[in-house]
Amino acid sequence: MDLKAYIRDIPDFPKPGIVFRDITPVLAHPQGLPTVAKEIAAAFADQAIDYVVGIESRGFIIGTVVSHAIGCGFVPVRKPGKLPAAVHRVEYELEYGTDKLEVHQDAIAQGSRILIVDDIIATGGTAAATAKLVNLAGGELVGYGFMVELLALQGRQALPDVNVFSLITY
Ligand SMILES: O=P(O)(O)OC[C@H]1O[C@H](OP(=O)(O)OP(=O)(O)O)[C@H](O)[C@@H]1O
Ligand SMILES: Nc1ncnc2[nH]cnc12
Repeated sequence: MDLKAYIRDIPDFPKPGIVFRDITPVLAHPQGLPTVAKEIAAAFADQAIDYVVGIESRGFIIGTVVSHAIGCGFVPVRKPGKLPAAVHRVEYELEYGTDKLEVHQDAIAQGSRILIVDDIIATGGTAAATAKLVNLAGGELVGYGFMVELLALQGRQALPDVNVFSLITY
């Protein structure tokens, strides 16, 4: 399936000057998520991943299907104040603002092999912050899987030196 044909460009959302890459038509296609999951899982098939860490909220949609395809656990990284038990917290910058992310302190067994999954890497701020959370929680970051990469923003350069896989680039 040609996934890129199912991504819509929405100009000036959520702020003037941002071209929002809308993945909802991919989600609506019956082969959309299965294709994304299969391809990201295949890229890390020999990496003995213990957990996919997915980032709220679009990262939950992609990350859970990838964890199912790999056959590993899923750990949610959430926006502040949503996780009920003790958390690690980091602050980070978005393409269009700042935010904080949290993970449960006991979410990851020490030394577990982690794949971080999100729908899009733009500036890389969210993904870099998530790597810090994985570190704080005691995981070993193996790599990143993204559905979309916005190359002009050079987000990869903000990430630690691990395998970064993206399915669709702009
Ligand atoms: O590489 P970056 O510049 O950090 O941007 C990428 C992040 O931005 C979006 O999330 P957003 O915060 O808009 O939240 P959402 O998933 O809840 O829509 C997207 O889902 C990524 O998580
Ligand atoms: N341009 C963009 N389109 C969709 N999601 C995003 N997240 C950060 N930048 C984005």
